[in-house]
Amino acid sequence: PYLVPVVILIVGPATWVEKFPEARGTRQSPVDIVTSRASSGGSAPPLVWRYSVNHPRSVVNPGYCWRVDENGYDSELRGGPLGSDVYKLQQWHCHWGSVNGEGSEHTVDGRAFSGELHLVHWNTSKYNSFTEAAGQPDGLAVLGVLLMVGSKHDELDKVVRLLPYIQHKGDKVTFSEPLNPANLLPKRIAYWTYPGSLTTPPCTESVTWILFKEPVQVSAEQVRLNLCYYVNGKNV
Ligand SMILES: COc1ccc(/C(C)=C/C(=O)O)cc1
Ligand SMILES: [Zn+2]
Repeated sequence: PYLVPVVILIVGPATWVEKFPEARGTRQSPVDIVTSRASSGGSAPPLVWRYSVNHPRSVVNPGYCWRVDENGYDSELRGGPLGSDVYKLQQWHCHWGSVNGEGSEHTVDGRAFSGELHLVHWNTSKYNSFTEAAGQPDGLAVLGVLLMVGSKHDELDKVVRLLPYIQHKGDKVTFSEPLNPANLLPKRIAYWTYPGSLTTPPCTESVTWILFKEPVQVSAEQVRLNLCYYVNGKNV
């Protein structure tokens, strides 16, 4: 009998612990939200946000999704689980799957969604830079928006239509079309919150997660465009 060499290449989350020890921690994200075990928010103050609209933004292909950098323009996120600290939007990015109906990072009662938007904010009350804050347990606050297939999302389309220009890792395109990140959020702002981590390396346990309960609709074509440029962009 012939001995056939079998090489099993293991990449992805299972290998992250080797290079990123934080991935071995006790507050790792993403998680499955078990709704029956979620406690009510009690008397938390309202979560409030304000974003600048008319400033140039850049869309970047970092190699595993697309990311919009806010380029330091002013914004604020405060209240809810964030105590008295004020956070500032640094960037927002999207996670998509290779199959429709999969691809979100978080799941709800075991159900995955077609994608998940992350708006990444850092604590400007306590830290001097995003990089510094990203290493602190109360350094980051990420608004998570679950995406499901339905009607076209006009605000998100301002980015999706640019994806053909950033098909490969490292590609970047700058746009000045007015865009309000608040329009990416669901109408109902009920949310789950828990202390967690970055969901990609370095998996640092520095994130207060705020995941909105109501999914936001994107069109099947918008999912396809993400998948198309996601796959052709050699992001997989
Ligand atoms: C300082 O290095 C960083 C690397 C990644 C990230 C994020 C925001 C990862 C993620 O979205 O999972 C932040 C900082
Ligand atoms: Zn993310």
